[in-house]
Parts: sequence; C-alpha cells; structure tokens
Amino acid sequence: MAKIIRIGTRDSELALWQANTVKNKLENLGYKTELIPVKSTGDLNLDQPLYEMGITGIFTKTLDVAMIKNKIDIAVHSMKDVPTALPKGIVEAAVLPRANTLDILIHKGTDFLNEENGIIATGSLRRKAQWLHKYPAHSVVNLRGNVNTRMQKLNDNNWNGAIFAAAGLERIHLKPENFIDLDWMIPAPAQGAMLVVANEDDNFSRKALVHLNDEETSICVHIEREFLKVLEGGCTAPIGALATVENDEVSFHGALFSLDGTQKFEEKSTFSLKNYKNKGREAANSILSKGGKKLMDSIKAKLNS
Ligand SMILES: NCc1[nH]cc(CCC(=O)O)c1CC(=O)O
Repeated sequence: MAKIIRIGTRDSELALWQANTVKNKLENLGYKTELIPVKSTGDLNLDQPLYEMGITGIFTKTLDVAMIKNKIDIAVHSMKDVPTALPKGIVEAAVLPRANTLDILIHKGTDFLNEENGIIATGSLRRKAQWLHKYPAHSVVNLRGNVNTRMQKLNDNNWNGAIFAAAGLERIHLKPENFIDLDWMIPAPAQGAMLVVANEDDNFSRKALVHLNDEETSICVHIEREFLKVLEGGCTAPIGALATVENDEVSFHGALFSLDGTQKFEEKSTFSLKNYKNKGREAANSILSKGGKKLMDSIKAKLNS
C-alpha cells in the first residue's frame, strides 16, 4: 500500500533535523513520507474540547492539535519537552537511540567559575537551581528561545556563559569550541532522546515506527519520566533524572532542587535492566517522604503566585 506517512514537526532548525532523521529512517525501510512543518503558535488558544483531551505542553500542543485534526499522521518531538501525560488518543510509537545526555556551558573564558560575580544565562528552572547550588555567589539571568536564538543572545550580551543541551547543538553543528561538559549537572528527564508519537488507532504508522524504537533508551527514559511524573504531579519544578545502562545494569540518579538551589533531595540506585518497573516511582516516593513533598508544595505555591 502506498500510504504516505505525514510527519509533523516544529519549524526550528533542530526540530527539522530531528524530523528529517525520522523521515530518512522510514524511507530506508521502504515507507513513503512527507514532512509537514507546523509553525508553533505559542499563544494558540485551545477550545474546551481540546483542553479536555489533555493537551498541555507548550512545545507540543501545536503538533497535538494538527494530529487530532488529521493534518499529520505522526509527530517528532524532543522527548524532554513532552508532558508526561500524552493527550487522549495519542501514543508513544518510537523512542530513538539516545544522543549525548549532558548539559554543556558555552562560555567566554572560564575564570569566572572561581569568582563571585559570574553571570550565566538559562531559562530552565532545573539548570538555574543546579547552577546556584554549585555556585551560590553567581547570578542567573533568564534566556529563552530556540537554540539558534539563545546562542545569538549569548554573543550579544555580557554574560559569562549560557547552558545548552549538548545534543541539540551537536545535531545542528552549532557546538562551538568554547564549551565545558557539565557532568555534575543532572539532565532533564529524557534529555537527548527523540520521541515519535502517533494516533492510537493508526496501525499502519505504529507498525512502521516499531522498527525505529530503541528498547534500552525507551526503558531509561521511561524510568526518568516516571520519576518526574510522580514527583511533580503536573507542575514544573527543578527536577533532573538520568538512567544509564552498562552490562544490563541500570544506574539511576534523580534529584529535586528548590528554585534558589539551596535545597537538594537526591536518590541514586542500581538495578538490573529487567527489573526496571516502578524504579522511577520508588525513587520519587522516597524523595517525597524525606522532605520533597513539602518542598514541592512550596515550589507550586511560589510558581502560582
Ligand atoms: N527545551 C528546548 C530543548 N528541547 C530539546 C533540546 C535539545 C535536544 C535534547 O535535549 O534532547 C532543547 C535545547 C536545549 O535544552 O538546549
């Protein structure tokens, strides 16, 4: 059958690179595809029925709507931007092999790391909290936009550096020489992984995408996202999680920080790959019971005020 799989993507350079990767993989398997870039409308107004379907993610809602309105068959996302609960009728169809999981600092010289008045830029609560935890005398300024925009703003300002996901910059060959790996920083759940979603009843696309799924990556991000989901219960908070696999053994590291970085609750565990079920939940519950619940409540109160 010559059905063409319509691949929806956001129109940033990184999103297009990711969607083209999925397109090439499907075409190598013999499928016909078409790329449909969808302009992100950050201010997209959702009507009542769409809200009831559970569309929430700021980065993903435009593509969710395009899928529900049958303008596209599948959508490619940076998995860390996808809310832990997918809209009704939309399912995870493939998690691609993971790229670099690390956060990196792009800098203009590293002397400031040992000084009191460093200024670094990030729009992420998770990165801000971890930076201030390690460098309490520094200040963090807000930085938003896609990776190209953020890199430009870093060049245009007097900040000492800005934090990026290594994967994003590596994919579009934007990673400069002047970077350091922030291997002490716990990445966002699912950082460096790409998720392809499909309509639950679209057996043709789902069957095609099975071939693209990487089982080990899929298990790791499942653990990380379960940790996130149980901890945050629908709000955004400074939460990091990373699961890695070596010789069929998983190492998990997850943490919750206060917004100002002064408090940190963390959980580390190792277990065999075949016992991965509920490990994210258990880690989150352990943090919640040792003070994380109280911290989450105060974060929610602060973010809603
Ligand atoms: N929130 C933006 C975003 N979403 C995914 C990536 C990069 C790719 C990835 O981490 O999987 C980025 C850029 C960044 O965080 O610097």
